[in-house]
Formats: sequence, structure tokens, C-alpha cells
Amino acid sequence: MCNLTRLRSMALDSSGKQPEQQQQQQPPPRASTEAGLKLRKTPNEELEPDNYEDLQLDFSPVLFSSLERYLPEQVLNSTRNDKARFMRNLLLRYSPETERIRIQRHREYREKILSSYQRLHVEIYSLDPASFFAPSFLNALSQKSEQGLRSIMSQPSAGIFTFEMLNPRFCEMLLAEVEHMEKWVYDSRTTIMRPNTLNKFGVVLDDFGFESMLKKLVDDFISPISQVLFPEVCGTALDSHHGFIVEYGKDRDTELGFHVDDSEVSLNVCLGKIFSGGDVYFRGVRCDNHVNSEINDKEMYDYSHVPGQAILHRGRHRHGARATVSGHRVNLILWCRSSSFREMKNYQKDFSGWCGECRRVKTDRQKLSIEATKQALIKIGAEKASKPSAD
Ligand SMILES: O=C(O)CCC(=O)C(=O)O
Ligand SMILES: [Fe+2]
Repeated sequence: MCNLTRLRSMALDSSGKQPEQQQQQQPPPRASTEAGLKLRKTPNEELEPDNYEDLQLDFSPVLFSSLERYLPEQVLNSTRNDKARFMRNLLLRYSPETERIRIQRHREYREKILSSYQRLHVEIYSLDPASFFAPSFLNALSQKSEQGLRSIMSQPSAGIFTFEMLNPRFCEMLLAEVEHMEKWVYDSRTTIMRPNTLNKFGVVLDDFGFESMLKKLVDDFISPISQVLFPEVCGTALDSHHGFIVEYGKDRDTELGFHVDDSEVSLNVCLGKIFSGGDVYFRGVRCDNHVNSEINDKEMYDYSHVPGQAILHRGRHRHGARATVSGHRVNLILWCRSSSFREMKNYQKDFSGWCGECRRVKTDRQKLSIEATKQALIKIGAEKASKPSAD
């Protein structure tokens, strides 16, 4: 066992999405609008809510689908856009002032990018598997079987999967696009919104127009793969994401502190360039109650990045990145979330299936109770002590 420095939960600060706890909050059930319409006290369980994922909204689309079940009849009968507008206004009305300002700033930031950023490689904004992916990845997926998928996966440590994923040409184009974005940010004197609370460099791809491409990547590839590799969190599907670039090297971030991601599953792909150092270290999966518990030796795993190669791991798999000692390392990170898992987690008490510490405690308890039963049986003479007697 070794000691652990206190770990941080990475939260978003600029993506326009809510940190985990806030995202799960529902507005007060009797919240009312300016027009005086009241939300239902209980959700309409029979209603099949609309999907809001393709709309530019200030809150998670999943939140809109959940909230729709509380809408009064008068609003339910209107169009999807009208319902979205109604719910957005309601959510804004019940958000704290600081949150409202943050949402407004983020909206203006995206609008500025949309109206004046000129894309360098237009072709990488729509998913094209044949040109994005490495042949081995395409080939494995074309087999449409678990065996085909597992044939390209290495699992060097429990719950960490590595595989060749991206084509070198696609990596080059995305790297060039990122440089082009940074130049635009500098030239236009825009204050860039960073990916999360730990990275001081890097850029959110969703803000720069990659949202629908990344959504398709999650829907068609990462979600089905995760359903096979992580059934405990992806039983249904991954239905939202936060996609960004991290950068390390001289004049950039050097390393990344020990943390867990705000995701069910995280994809981390190295795009290049030439660098040394920058290994990612993993230290076991933990639930909220045990993020700072000790490390078991078996949970220690260090991974060296290779351009084009991906790591897929649980967001709750504690990790950090060591210093990039020379050169420039750039990675594509995709935090993928499942709303159904998050809803379930609210009342799911037993995490022993996936948290290393819950599992250890449960096993210890089982051992103790087996031993206690044995001792009780010995006491009442129903069983002999384990050591055979001399005669
Ligand atoms: O630098 C890396 O490879 C890890 C990045 C990471 O863990 C994150 O951004 O959440
Ligand atoms: Fe991370």
C-alpha cells in the first residue's frame, strides 16, 4: 500500500455544461413561469419525452428530456422548440446569478466562434470512419462481434483498455486545426475558455463546432464499445460528452494532477507530436466515498502515450499525467456520460461491483463472517479446530 496525495475531481468550468451534482438537480416541483404556469407535482411517467440533443441549449439536453415530464398540459401541446424555450427560461430563472452570467458568457463565446472562426480542414468536422480511423480499428469493428472488438484491445491492467485508433493523417489535420484555433484566439483577442479546472492550456472542441462529429463518434463507436467493456456503467448508453484537447510542453501545462474525470467512460487519444515523458498513471477505480482511499499494489499501472493510440477507462479510475519533459504532447480527450447511470447512482447504495475499496471492504467482511461462523461452530463443538489433533 502506498500513500496518496489528495485527489481532485475534475469539474468543468467553461463548457456550458453543469458539474455533476448540479446537473442532477431538478428545479423545485412547483416552480412557476412568469405567465404563472405551474409545473406538475409529480412526473408524467407515461410521457415519452422529446430528444433535445440537436438543439443549442444552455443546459444538458438530458435535463430537458427529464424536465419535460413535469410540464403542464398547455406547454406539452406546443412544438419542441417552444417547449425547449419554455424550459430554458425556467431553468435560467431558477439558476443562481453567477450561473446565469457563466451561461450567458459561454453562449456569446460560441456565437463569436460561429460567426468569425474560419475552419482550416472542413472535412474533419463530420465523422468519416474510413479516413479518421486506423485500418486495424475499422477491421475489428467491421466484424461486428465482441471477439472482433477484443482482438485489437490490450487490457494491461484491470479496467484499462488500449488500442490503435486514429489514422496519422487525421491526427495531423486535427493538430493543425488546433493550432489554427489558437492563432484565431490570439489574433481576435478572444478570452479562451479552457476545458476544465485543472488544465491551463487546451481547448474545448465542442465550442469550436466539433460537437456533432464527437456526438456521432460517441453514439456509433464509443458507446457500443463501452457497453461491451464496461457493462456496469454503460448498460444503456452514453448520451452526452465533453470533448477537448490537452497540451503539454514548454510554455504549456507540464503535468496533470491526480484526479477522477466527470465522466462514466473517458477516451484519451494521443495526437502527437514528438515528446518524452507524459506517462499517465492509474491507481484504481473508486466511488465518491472512497476517492482518497489507499492504493492497492495491483492497481498501479503506468502507460506511455503513442500517437494514434487510445486508452479507454472508467472516469472514476483515478489517474494523473506525469511531466512531459521535452517536446510537445497533444491529446484528444472525450469524457462520455450516461444520464441513466447517473439517475440510478442516486439511489444505488452498493458500489462493490466496481469500486476497489468497496470490494475490499466487502471481501474483508465476508472473510470475517466466515471466520466468526467457524469459531462459533468450534465453540459449540460442531466442528473441530482447523489444526488436526496429534492422535
Ligand atoms: O494528459 C493526459 O493524457 C490525461 C488527461 C486527462 O486525464 C484529462 O484531461 O482528464
Ligand atoms: Fe482525466
